[in-house]
Amino acid sequence: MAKKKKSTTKTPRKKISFSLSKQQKILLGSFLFLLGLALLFSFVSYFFTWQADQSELGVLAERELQTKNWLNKFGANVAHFFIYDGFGISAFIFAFLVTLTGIYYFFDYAKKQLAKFWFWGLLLMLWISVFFGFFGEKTTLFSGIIGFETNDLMQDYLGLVGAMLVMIFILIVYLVVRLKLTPEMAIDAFKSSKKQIASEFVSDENKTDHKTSTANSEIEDEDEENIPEPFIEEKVSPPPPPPVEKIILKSDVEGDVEMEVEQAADEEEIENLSDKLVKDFGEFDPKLELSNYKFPSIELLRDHTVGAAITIDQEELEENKNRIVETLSNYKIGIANIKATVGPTVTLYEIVPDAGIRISKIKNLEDDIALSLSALGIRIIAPIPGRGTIGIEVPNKNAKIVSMRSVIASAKFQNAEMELPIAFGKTISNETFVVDLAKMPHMLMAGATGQGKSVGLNAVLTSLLYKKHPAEVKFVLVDPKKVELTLFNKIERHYLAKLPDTEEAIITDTAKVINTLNSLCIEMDARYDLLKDAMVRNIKEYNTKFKNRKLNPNEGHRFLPYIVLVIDEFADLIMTAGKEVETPIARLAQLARAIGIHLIIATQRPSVNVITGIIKANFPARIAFRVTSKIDSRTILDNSGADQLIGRGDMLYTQGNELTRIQCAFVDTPEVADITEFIGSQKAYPDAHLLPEYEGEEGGTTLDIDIEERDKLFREAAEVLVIAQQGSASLLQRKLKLGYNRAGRIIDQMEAAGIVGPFEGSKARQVLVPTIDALNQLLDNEQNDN
Ligand SMILES: Nc1ncnc2c1ncn2[C@@H]1O[C@H](COP(=O)(O)OP(=O)(O)OP(=O)(O)O)[C@@H](O)[C@H]1O
Repeated sequence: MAKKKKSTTKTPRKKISFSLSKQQKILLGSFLFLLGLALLFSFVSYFFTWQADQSELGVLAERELQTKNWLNKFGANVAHFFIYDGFGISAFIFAFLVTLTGIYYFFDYAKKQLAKFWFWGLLLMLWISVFFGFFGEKTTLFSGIIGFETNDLMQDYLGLVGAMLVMIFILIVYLVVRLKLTPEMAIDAFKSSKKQIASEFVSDENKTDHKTSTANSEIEDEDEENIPEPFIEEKVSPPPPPPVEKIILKSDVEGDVEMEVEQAADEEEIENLSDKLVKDFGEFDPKLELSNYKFPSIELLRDHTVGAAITIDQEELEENKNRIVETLSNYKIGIANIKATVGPTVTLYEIVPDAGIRISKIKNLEDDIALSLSALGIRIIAPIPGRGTIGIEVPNKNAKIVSMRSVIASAKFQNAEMELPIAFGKTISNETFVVDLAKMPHMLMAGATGQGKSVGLNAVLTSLLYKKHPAEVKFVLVDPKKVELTLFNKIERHYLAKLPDTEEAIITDTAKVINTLNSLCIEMDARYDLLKDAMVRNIKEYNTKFKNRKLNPNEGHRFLPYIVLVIDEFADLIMTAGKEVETPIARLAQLARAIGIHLIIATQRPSVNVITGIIKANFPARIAFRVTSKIDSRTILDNSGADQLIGRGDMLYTQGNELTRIQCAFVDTPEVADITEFIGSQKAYPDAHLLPEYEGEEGGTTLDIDIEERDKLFREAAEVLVIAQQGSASLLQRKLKLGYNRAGRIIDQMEAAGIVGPFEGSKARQVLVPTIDALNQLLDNEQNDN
């Protein structure tokens, strides 16, 4: 048993690897390259100067002594060591290998190919030097002493013929394994040259055959000779037609006609060039730059549960059951069966009513049942979808906190094969609730103040931080309240995205939000172009293709991280910037799902002028914490229920029709601080992920209209219109006793401030600010921003 457990729990494995920094690689690369060149120069010069220098060899200590070698005493001795004492002329291969290694380190190419070069290079070096050994002692300069002696040794044991056969065998090994030559290719090459000669006399009838063989050998040549670019485009040249085998049938019968039978051989499979690149260099690894990045450990999260497991209070259960049965019987509803599921905050009583009882009847009694159970937060689900029973959710007397730690540690989250997994918390049946943000694809979150929205957002961000490498996901954080998301500043250069030339990655002022949203739209369009070019449908396929080196970065292709846009207080934004934020958000929400931009929008006030129809239509995933009214619940969920939640992270989640009640996982601010601190202290990218540049078209938004130039009665006038919820100039004229022109000017200033909507012909303008409080907040924010 114990063994089994071990295999299921994932323990982070420590990789011990020797890795050089980029700088070290460049230094090592240049050193080796120059050393290789020095060897080459010494070797070349050795062939001209060796006789002259012979007497000075080994005399390194005498400084005055001069040798003829271009690299003086060093060159003479090293070359003598490698050429005369070593491998003869083939020592050049060694110098070449050192130079090549330098180049590989300098440009940081994958080293897999290099190992092959060394193995085969050294083998070839030895072979050549032994080969020259056949020509006797006089050629020691060509064979080197090692080559000569090895050859001598072989001949002593195998004789001349035996030694030659061994050498031929090694040559064959080299040709077949290294150069991938096959007998067919040799025959083809032979045939084609024969045909070429023949074609000078006869008409060139078998051109196809010839082409095939040359095409084949060309491809092989290309494979071996060129060190390919790490990426290629997938424009592989069309495969050559299969070679055709011809059999000519002759008959013995005189006068019979000759018949030619053509039999197509099996089509030869040519290795795709991109496959070869992957084989040589490995798949592209987006995480390479931060390859030593360590994910935060579970220890950074705390256990908030007071008593470890959920304790079932039998008395409480019995009491609630009796009250439910009693209440229902008062309304003449009999119960056939009742079952309780105890969750962290609520207990679900599933009721099977007696036959013939209408479900709507129970639904209508919701308030009465709640009253008789005298508890807040009764939610009646009639019927429970897919089960045919009626559910009554009753809050537990002692609610249990669900710690973020427990949901992050759960197997369900750890093993989640999702693109952007989010562990929200636990369902009523105590199951960890994990969803994929990439599938949602955007999320709307609402809840009255203090009900757990900020904790919810932190849970979302924490989940992603525990599962995704900085190369895979980037956050764009909008936080008008300037407090909630500040902690994430520490991970700016790991996980955040921002506009170029901005100091802070976390956006707090409205004008910047507008620029960022438009910039995201530009990024979205650019990503769509990349997808189109790569002929794929979504970011996942695109990145897979990119990793397989099928997309060329020289043509603008790049690994695309997911981008998650989080807006903490959306109502604030809509009130100050109206259409200017609504339009790009709606555009992003409609189109961005395929290219990996996902939106999470949170708001305190889910009223219809904040969550407009167009936004709502594009946010299928909705989360409601406790809200104050049924209307708010309807706005966010299209259903009542959120008004009956009990707060403190009790939430309803929907991604379509079904509502799921979840206790949101609790992650405290110090925990988030620890996690961001842990990540922030590690090696980071040089800067935050930069979004495309965007400048407001008119050199600024309408918000930039000078506040000083406003009419003295601006605030008063705004209050009049907000109270009346009617944007008309004549109302101002009457209430404030203004002239027509002045009232008109004030209205224009209000439009610029986002208090009223644009001119709509005969209709009064729409008032975008719902209450006086909101107006005050808006105007104060403006004052602060200036
Ligand atoms: N999942 C949870 N489990 C337990 N307690 C929670 C949970 N979520 C929130 N709380 C409690 O509720 C308090 C307020 O939560 P939070 O700050 O998230 O509210 P909010 O909706 O963001 O409020 P505001 O909109 O004013 O910022 C927390 O300090 C915490 O004590």
